[in-house]
Amino acid sequence: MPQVRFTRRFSMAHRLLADAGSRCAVPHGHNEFVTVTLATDAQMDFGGSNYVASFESLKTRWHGFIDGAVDHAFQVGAADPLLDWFRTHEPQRLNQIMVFDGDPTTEAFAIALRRKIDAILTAENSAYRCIELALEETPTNTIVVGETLSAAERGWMAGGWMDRPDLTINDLTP
Ligand SMILES: Nc1nc2c(c(=O)[nH]1)N=C([C@H](O)[C@H](O)COP(=O)(O)OP(=O)(O)OP(=O)(O)O)CN2
Repeated sequence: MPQVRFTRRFSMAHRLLADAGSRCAVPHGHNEFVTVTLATDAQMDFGGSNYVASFESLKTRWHGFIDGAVDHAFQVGAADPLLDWFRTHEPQRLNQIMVFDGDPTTEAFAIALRRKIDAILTAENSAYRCIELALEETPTNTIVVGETLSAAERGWMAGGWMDRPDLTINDLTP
């Protein structure tokens, strides 16, 4: 059965603090693209619909997450003092703050997105599974997550926002 591949574009901002001397310690933004490749063991309905699932049924919830939660989110590490700044001064914007344990690198973000689409496909009882997720941070930097996540990649922040099939992007309490 042919694989299906979808791409979505969004804007984001982040800053990386582990390397204090890096220019990436200042908040900055990127216009990024996320591409997911989906595979299935099911057979298409030859002579009928000629597909296993419509594009719409496969991508509506996923793209709803990208458009409704990822686009224009600010990504921070849980220890970043800017998180407390938002908590204190602009709590109404916390739903646009994506929080990571550690720096919000493109690698961390790609693993988080992969776990989110896995959660969505599982919740939908989809016949498809994600076999690759590519996250283009800039035209010259792309992170690719393959078919199988390691135990460490699944265990990091386990049970948190990235494992829920919803629009959440942090685990902050109101
Ligand atoms: N391993 C990682 N390293 C860096 C990340 C990351 O997510 N993972 N991110 C950054 C910054 O976001 C930075 O904005 C991108 O860095 P850079 O490669 O310097 O971007 P350029 O557009 O300037 O790339 P060139 O192709 O070299 O012009 C830094 N590091």
